[in-house]
Amino acid sequence: MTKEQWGQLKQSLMGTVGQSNFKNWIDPLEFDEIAEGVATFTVPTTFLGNYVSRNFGDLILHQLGQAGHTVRRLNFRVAANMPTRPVTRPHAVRPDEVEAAPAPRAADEQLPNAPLDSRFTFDTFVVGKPNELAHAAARRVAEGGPVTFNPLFLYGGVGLGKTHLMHAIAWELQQRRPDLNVVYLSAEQFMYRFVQALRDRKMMDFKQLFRSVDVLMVDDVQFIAGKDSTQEEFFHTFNALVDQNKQIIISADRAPGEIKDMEERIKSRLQCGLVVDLHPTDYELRLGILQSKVEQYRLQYPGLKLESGVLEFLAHRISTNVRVLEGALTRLFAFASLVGRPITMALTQDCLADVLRASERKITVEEIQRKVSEHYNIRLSDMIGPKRVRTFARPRQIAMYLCKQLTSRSLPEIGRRFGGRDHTTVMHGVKKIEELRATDGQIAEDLELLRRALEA
Ligand SMILES: Nc1ncnc2c1ncn2[C@@H]1O[C@H](COP(=O)(O)OP(=O)(O)OP(=O)(O)O)[C@@H](O)[C@H]1O
Repeated sequence: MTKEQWGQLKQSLMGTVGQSNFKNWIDPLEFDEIAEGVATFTVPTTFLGNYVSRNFGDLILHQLGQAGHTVRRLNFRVAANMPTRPVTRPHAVRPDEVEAAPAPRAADEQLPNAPLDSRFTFDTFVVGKPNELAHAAARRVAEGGPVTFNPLFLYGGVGLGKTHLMHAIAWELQQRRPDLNVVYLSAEQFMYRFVQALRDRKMMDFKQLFRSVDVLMVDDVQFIAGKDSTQEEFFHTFNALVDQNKQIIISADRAPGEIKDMEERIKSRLQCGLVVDLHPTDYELRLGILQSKVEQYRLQYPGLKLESGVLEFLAHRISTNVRVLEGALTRLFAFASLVGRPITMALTQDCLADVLRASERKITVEEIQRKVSEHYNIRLSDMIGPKRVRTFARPRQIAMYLCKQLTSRSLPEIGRRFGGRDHTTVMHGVKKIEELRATDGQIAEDLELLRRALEA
């Protein structure tokens, strides 16, 4: 297709998408080429490419097909030498800014640029039992309606989707409420900006900037624990925004109350909205994520065959975190396509031998009993023995709970290893700890610490 032909095709798109959409989104696309079924366009910003792909991708593909071009996929690349609008703000690139960028305000230039990952949207986030509450809360905030819970505090272990959800909220808000000033940054970047402002004696500008946002999203807030002056400033920013009824969304690797070296008043402020956690993935969620990734890979590697059972095998064997799971699948597809072989179970075991070995380490009942008794400073014999005083009974129940969670042992088997107890005793213990985990911060923290130590 020539550039002229694209020009004509573009005009016909105007009729379908309307003038305003055309001006903002379609007109800035510069056609480069069609090669091997991929139509490539140069775009001024990643955001624009991402937006067009999500909202007009199918339409463009359809029109190209109608015009006789066989195109499977669209590719948008940002050319370095293209006259591009300086993306000075990490927050909403408003549709009206794309076409004619207003000169950035001096203050805006100071804001840290935390780009959003175009893959991290609600569309690509797979919902399962472990993350459904976090997802629902994120969705609610992303609607941009009246602020109902402030802040929204998302927490969970490594690679469970906190950043993904934060970015998804930001993307969604950009679309639904382009009028809002949405700022997303990591706590580290917040600190960096703060220190820079102090150094340059520009604290007033800093304060003004952060108090002028409508939605503030701070990722990995545990980073500022122990950094007193940054915490202080964060606290003031936080309060100022809450007072103005501006939405705040925070993420961390643990619950607010469990962040060590964080001032009590901040912890308590962080808990006064909605606190939701992303639980470790379960088999169904892992399988769902793999299936959704495979759909994306099918476009990238058309014709690559995937033997049934492979995804189930991976979901079962790789339970560390989603990042590792994704990495394994990426490697598998790349490898299979390079060697030109279908993805069979044998190829999977061969290609992912190291990842599978790493996740192979089975946690044993004995290890759990040992770790838990060390943690609570009781003797192993008391953990397994008959004494029913709370000092021994609670750690025993915790160990039973962890055995149920982290090993594949059945309840009767676990009972046998705990001094020949009945399976109903184990069941009662597991249930008790499940209840306490939700209501007792200390127990929840202990469980998390123990789990990490055992899985390390
Ligand atoms: N439910 C999910 N659906 C689809 N992808 C997911 C899901 N959960 C996590 N991921 C993917 O897993 C990877 C890690 O997620 P993310 O970076 O959001 O984790 P995190 O919780 O912020 O981790 P960290 O504590 O390391 O910052 C990302 O590529 C993300 O897209």
